[in-house]
Amino acid sequence: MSDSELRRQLVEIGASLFDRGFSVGSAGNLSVRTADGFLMTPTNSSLGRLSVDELAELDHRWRHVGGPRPSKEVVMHRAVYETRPEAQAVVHLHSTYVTAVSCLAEDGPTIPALTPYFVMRVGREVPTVPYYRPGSAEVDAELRAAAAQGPAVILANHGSIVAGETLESASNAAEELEVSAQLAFLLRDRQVRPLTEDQIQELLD
Ligand SMILES: O=C(O)[C@@H](O)C(=O)COP(=O)(O)O
Ligand SMILES: [Zn+2]
Repeated sequence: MSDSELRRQLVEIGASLFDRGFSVGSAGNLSVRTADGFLMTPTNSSLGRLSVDELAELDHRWRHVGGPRPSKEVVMHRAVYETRPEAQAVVHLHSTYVTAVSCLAEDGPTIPALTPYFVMRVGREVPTVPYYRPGSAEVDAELRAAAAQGPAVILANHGSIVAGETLESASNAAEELEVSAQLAFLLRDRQVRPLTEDQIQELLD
């Protein structure tokens, strides 16, 4: 995709996520890999009101080279791209149910593999990294270790960060993660039938 197509897609997907309530206010940020480096949403911008001419430009070494100041989460996005070489885009959201899950005081996986689409788009399990202040560089090592396990990571008391081979697939996976977190809450007092190990494996093969 050309630089202008990537800009247009970033604006469109940001607006779509915002319009459907996956992000509110100025929460969340998006980035996409380009021929020259990366395009990223500006800090303090709303995903619902991005402009193709007002996106932060970073070079391959993540230096800010054009446009407005990038999101404060450059370290998080960079950690995900550098851990997952197939990643062409990264989506960070504070979507409601994932953020609710991120606040649970439970050890281990919090979103069970209940549906095939979850396994296919997100993976069998979503690791959680401990809480760090937004924008903190200290999340780097733990996020790299978690991102090595799969394309989606929950950030404790914060939200999610999801990688994809395109911005559309990263956004689709982030949406699937949100709906799966919603299911986990809907079913929390019920006996559930998670997919079996064989069923999961068949989807991952
Ligand atoms: O939670 C935060 O403060 C950030 O992670 C965030 O979502 C928005 O920060 P900016 O992208 O710098 O606006
Ligand atoms: Zn955030």
